[in-house]
Amino acid sequence: MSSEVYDCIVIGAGIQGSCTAYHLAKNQKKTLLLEQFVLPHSRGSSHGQTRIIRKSYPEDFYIHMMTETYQLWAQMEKEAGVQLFRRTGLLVLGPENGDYKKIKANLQQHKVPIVLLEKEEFNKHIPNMNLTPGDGALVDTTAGLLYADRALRSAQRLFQSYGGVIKDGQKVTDINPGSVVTVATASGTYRGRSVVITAGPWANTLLANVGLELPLQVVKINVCYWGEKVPGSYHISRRFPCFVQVESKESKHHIYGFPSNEYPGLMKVCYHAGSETNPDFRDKQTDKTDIDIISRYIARCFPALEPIPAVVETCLYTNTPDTHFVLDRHPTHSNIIIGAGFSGHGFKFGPLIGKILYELSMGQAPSYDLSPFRIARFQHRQKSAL
Ligand SMILES: Cc1cc2nc3c(=O)[nH]c(=O)nc-3n(C[C@H](O)[C@H](O)[C@H](O)COP(=O)(O)OP(=O)(O)OC[C@H]3O[C@@H](n4cnc5c(N)ncnc54)[C@H](O)[C@@H]3O)c2cc1C
Ligand SMILES: O=C(O)[C@@H]1CCCC=N1
Repeated sequence: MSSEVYDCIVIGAGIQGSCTAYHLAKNQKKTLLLEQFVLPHSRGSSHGQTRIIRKSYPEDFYIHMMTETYQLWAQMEKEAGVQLFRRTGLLVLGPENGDYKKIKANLQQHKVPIVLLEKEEFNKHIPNMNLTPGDGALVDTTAGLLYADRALRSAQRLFQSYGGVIKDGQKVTDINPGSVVTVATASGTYRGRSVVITAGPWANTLLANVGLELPLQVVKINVCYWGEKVPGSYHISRRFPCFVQVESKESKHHIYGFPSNEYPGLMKVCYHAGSETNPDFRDKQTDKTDIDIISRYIARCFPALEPIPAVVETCLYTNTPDTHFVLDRHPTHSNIIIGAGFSGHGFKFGPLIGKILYELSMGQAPSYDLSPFRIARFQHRQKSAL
């Protein structure tokens, strides 16, 4: 074991761990970022070309957090000298009385600039799309997409430029709590005054080493790309926005998509649910129920797309029962910090999550009220061995 003691060891180099490491190193903390796979990899939740960024949430606390998050992304873009955000607007659709109504009211209350689209003028603004009778439609004009792979790489590069150390291809196999925490991998043992666990779908595997089990469900998401019948019909250059259909005839879960841009002639449209999986054995699963749901939705609402996917990739969600994140200290080891359960919507918050986990790891008061994200909210279901 080396005699070196890090201020913090971050376990897991997805977007949350990489952004946490970035904040730590930027604040002159001696930091080690450990990753089980050789980087870059596509086995967790943070790979792929794009993610939606939006203030369109029914909850106040997410809208509130997004204000600073946009600023932090802009700051990271400036430091990295790379474009990470593209404003496309976000079209939000759904039955007038459901979650759509809550999102609309929340955006209006927080004075987020939106455009309400009446059905008569819908196709003037959004061509090649059928608005479902009874659905409301609005555009959150501040929203857009994040270039995810670039953002992840930028966070890691900036971390290194501030003096941080990344050791990839090193799976953490044991964590020994104490005032100095010991972290073991097959290649070495490392010591840190604090540890941040941001292990995505593997969170519970790691937490078992420190006597904790959270109610997390790992879900496999089929990332589907659909061919444009006329290439360019939904292209980003024609200002087609990102969209979220919050509920639909086909499903109570969101269906969401991006303007075509990533692969020529293909538009990415996904379903916000999937089947439960084991992150190490997900490749054997062949459940296509979700793809059938998107297919039916596309046939009905996107007449200029082929309703059979041309490309299907995979990605993982790690869901909590209430879909809110876990951002907290370990209940008995206060220098072990947990960032988990990002429930398929955590990427956009990356730099803010990183800042919050940095604050917790340094024993500082967090900048935000973390009560929605506390472990204690699961008390009745937690199988803690503490
Ligand atoms: C298809 C899809 C679409 C999405 N769309 C959006 C969107 O539009 N907007 C949005 O905001 N969010 C979106 N999300 C959610 C977002 O991408 C995730 O919330 C986020 O990437 C989670 O990041 P993470 O760092 O927690 O997890 P991960 O990226 O999985 O990172 C965890 C890392 O920990 C490593 N690790 C695990 N165990 C160990 C160990 N023992 N030792 C060392 N390393 C370990 C893993 O290898 C991995 O690299 C989407 C997710 C998916 C899958
Ligand atoms: O977080 C997001 O914006 C996307 C789209 C809605 C469902 C989940 N992820």
